[in-house]
Amino acid sequence: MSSESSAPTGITAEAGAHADAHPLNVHLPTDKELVLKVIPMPGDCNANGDIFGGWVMAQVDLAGSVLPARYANGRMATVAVNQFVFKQPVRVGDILSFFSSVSRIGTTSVTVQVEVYAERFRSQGRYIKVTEASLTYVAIDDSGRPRKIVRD
Ligand SMILES: CCCCCCCCCCCCCCCC(=O)SCCNC(=O)CCNC(=O)[C@H](O)C(C)(C)COP(=O)(O)OP(=O)(O)OC[C@H]1O[C@@H](n2cnc3c(N)ncnc32)[C@H](O)[C@@H]1OP(=O)(O)O
Repeated sequence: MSSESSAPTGITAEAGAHADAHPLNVHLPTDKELVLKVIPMPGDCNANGDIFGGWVMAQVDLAGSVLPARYANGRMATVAVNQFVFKQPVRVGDILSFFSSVSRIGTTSVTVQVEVYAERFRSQGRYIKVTEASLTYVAIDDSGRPRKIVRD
């Protein structure tokens, strides 16, 4: 992740101004695209009162599908979650920003890296990296079989 960041389109540059105020505060990535923003609600909590990891995984699966969809041109399926790290808990009301980049384009598959940053509800403009993951998506035909990706 770049430590010298100007914020991507749609994201305030305030992160940079506050990034050193707390050891957990970080700059947003400049080498990834913002693909999803969402706010978890109380119904998404686990028994500890933090956001359930499975809910986060579902959002990451959706966010991760955005860039591969540009290559798949049709149906696709997640074939693998290669890596998934919950670095910090997610809380109710966090404003979550999902950033993604393509790391590999194969014959039928596209692999992406996804990073999730939280703005605590009362500390907007200060970002904490809460999750990072790598997922692989496969373009599939009408029968659910892998289909070749057409590259420009
Ligand atoms: C009109 C248009 C509508 C569009 C609509 C849009 C909807 C917009 C929302 C989209 C939202 C999507 C995001 C939610 C997506 C799900 O929730 S999908 C549900 C969960 N996933 C599944 O149920 C998939 C179940 N698995 C399968 O059906 C089969 O394994 C698959 C995926 C068809 C692959 O079949 P396969 O015979 O295993 O394929 P195989 O030839 O061995 O490998 C295919 C590719 O996968 C790679 N691969 C296989 N295993 C692995 C592994 N373990 N690790 C890494 N890579 C692997 C291979 O390397 C290969 O890549 P390439 O080298 O060809 O690039």
